[in-house]
Amino acid sequence: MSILTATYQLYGKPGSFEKKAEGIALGLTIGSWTDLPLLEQEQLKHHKGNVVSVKEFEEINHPLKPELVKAEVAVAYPSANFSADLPAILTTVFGKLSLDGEVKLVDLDFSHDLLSHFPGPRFGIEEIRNTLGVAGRPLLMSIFKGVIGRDLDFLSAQLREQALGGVDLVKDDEILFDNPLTPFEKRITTGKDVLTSVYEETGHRTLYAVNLSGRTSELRGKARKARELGADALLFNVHAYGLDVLQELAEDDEIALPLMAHPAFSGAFTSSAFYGLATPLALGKLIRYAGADFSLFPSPYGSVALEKTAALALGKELTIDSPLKRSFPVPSAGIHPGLVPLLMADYGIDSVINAGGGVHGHPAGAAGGGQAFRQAIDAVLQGETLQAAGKQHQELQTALELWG
Ligand SMILES: CSCCC(=O)C(=O)COP(=O)(O)O
Ligand SMILES: [Mg+2]
Repeated sequence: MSILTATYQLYGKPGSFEKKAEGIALGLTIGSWTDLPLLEQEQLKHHKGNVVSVKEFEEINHPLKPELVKAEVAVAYPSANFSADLPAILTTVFGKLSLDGEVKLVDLDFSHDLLSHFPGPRFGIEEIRNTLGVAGRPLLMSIFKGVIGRDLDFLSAQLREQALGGVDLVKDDEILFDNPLTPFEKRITTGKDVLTSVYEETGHRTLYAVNLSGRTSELRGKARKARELGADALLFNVHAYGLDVLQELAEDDEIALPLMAHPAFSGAFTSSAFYGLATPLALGKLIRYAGADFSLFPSPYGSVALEKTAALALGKELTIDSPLKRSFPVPSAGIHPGLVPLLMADYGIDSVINAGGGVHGHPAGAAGGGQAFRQAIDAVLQGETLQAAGKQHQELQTALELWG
């Protein structure tokens, strides 16, 4: 029988956690707040959750209630209790419980059997590298900025500049939705024309991830149309829609496009130290299981920063050995060329360096901004300091003077 083990963080009085864990195991499976006299032994055996471990951290006190200590408890749930989909799984392990005081879902461990119901990325790191023809370095992505209220000519000019800077990918900003000035389908066809012409001029290939947006019922049709029109990839605000919607898109053979998961809205349920889901689970493991080829998240360094241990654990979830393909970690937000050595030290070459302001804010424009990033990446690969490389490359030098 396949099993799903959930690990929770709790605070409580020392010695109280066995009982709490047993309460969770029973309450989320066969139990209730009152005794159920008609429960049968057979039902108990096949459907009851079981406490797997209780770890009490005597030395870690609650920051506001020092009489309480931290604990992590693991509970195993029989898969007979739920269908093999994320809505059923999340409701089982953290449905009512998520509303019940200070409890945080830290991790989910899927048995091999259960994991086989999840697609993982359709392309993964290797196939995306093959499409781009890029090996041995992190990919570089830039983000359209200031496009709201502007027309397709503006979008085309901005895309061309970004591609000329040598970026591998350009994505829509997550706040650009379908609109009369730059409609979804036109963005795809116009973007394709621009990127084809830059490729013909320079031999450099850039892919464009268009924001798939709108009502949930429209998404499949729009994504299939995007493929027909020759889209390269889809950006998706997965946390506003739900993980299962991402999975549906990933599994659809008539879509079959790389999917880029944006972290928008996830802070609402990951940021608290006491509630919600742990970031590596929400933006790492589950995003990979549901089928994203790229997961964007705040790096530990930029304008919106994640705590470093969580940011590193997140990257690991996306790339650790598994029957599923690997997803690209995309540490983002406030990234400039001076941060490239830190990002490469943290995430290695199998990652994407992603910047909006750090590309467009360059005094030499987006083309200069992209080049500065590429020069920083090359410097790190050659074991050079950015300062030394800046002496050889004006674009990098300018970026370092501006942002450090
Ligand atoms: C964690 S946000 C993901 C990246 C993103 O969408 C963005 O707009 C970042 O822009 P920036 O100018 O901060 O690079
Ligand atoms: Mg953005």
